[in-house]
Amino acid sequence: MLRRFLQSAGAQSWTARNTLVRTASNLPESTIYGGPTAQNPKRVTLRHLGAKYKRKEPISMVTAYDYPSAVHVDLSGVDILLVGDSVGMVVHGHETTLPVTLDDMLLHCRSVARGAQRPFLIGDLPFGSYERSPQQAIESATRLLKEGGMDAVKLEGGGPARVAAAKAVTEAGIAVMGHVGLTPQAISSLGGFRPQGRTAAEAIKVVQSARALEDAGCFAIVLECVPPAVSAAVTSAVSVPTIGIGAGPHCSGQVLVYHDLVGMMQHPHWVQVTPKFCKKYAAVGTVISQALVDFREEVANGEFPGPDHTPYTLPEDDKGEFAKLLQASGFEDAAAAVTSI
Ligand SMILES: Nc1nc(=O)c2c([nH]1)NC[C@@H]1CN(c3ccc(C(=O)N[C@@H](CCC(=O)O)C(=O)O)cc3)CN21
Ligand SMILES: CC(C)C(=O)C(=O)O
Ligand SMILES: [Mg+2]
Repeated sequence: MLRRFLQSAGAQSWTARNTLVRTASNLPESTIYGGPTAQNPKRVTLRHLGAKYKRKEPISMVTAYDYPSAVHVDLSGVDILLVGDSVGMVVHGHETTLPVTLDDMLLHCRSVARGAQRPFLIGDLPFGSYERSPQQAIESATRLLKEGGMDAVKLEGGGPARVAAAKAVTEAGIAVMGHVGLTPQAISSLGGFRPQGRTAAEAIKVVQSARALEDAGCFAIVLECVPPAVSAAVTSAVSVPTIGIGAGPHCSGQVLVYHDLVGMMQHPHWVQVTPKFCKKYAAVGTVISQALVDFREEVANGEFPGPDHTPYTLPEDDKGEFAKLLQASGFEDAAAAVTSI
């Protein structure tokens, strides 16, 4: 596997790397996951996820799109890292996920794969990369593993064509996560980011789609924006883990978008985009904004950089020599500037 090769080329143990990251970033011990044990693997695989599901332990999943966020997710001990096509909205500023291309996804997947060694890595197949035919789905999924360093792929929808795509990709030897309920790539036909399964007739369709995806070989299924009664029914009706987002507590696991959960965006535009089911576990956006304002003010008033952030020196002898050379070259003011400090 590409990731395994890259890791052995890196020749660093998990503990060594963990210590290195913690030391380099001044992270307190409490923010770091405890490290590998029997039930706490060095690297999460499908087998670990299946075992967790059998033990009825909730599975955690978070998105990440770049190297630094991937490192943080890795250190947190979260089971699954999803490189979501939500990247188009949270990172690229689009209104929907539709503009995201397979090449966009590959760039983000590669960055994430460099930063996250521990979680199981899933890449979203973006809009337009798998709908045309099962062959297209296999080709796109293959690229996410081969070039993007992912462990598995996710695709949206539970209609016959999507089920056929999921089956073809699974049969090509690639693990597939399904995704039903609100499928954001279908915004054109759904008419908005609307919750799904809100009538009995709609709710039974969600269950049937999930069952069809399970039959097609999906190893897990995302349930997005459905009432808790619907996710409870799906979770009971299928024998693979369900991962909920805006789907209440009766799922086998939960997923949130990284930027939502860390409270990254405090800008008014973002407040509209952050769905109401998101819980903010921090207010990172406020911290970032304050840091930037502090920097601007310190540059404006000359406080930055002080001696602590001015590390490079010219030996006194060279300083004198430098001033002389400047003078000899006709730079009198520059020579005075050198001798004045
Ligand atoms: N930042 C972010 N977080 C997400 O969870 C997320 C994304 N972006 N982008 C991709 C999809 C889109 N998601 C969304 C986006 C908006 C709503 C939302 O606001 N829904 C409203 C109804 C809006 C309508 O009717 O048009 C709601 O009341 O639930 C829900 C899910 C979930 N995903
Ligand atoms: C919200 C999750 C499930 C997703 O598909 C994404 O982040 O793109
Ligand atoms: Mg997605």
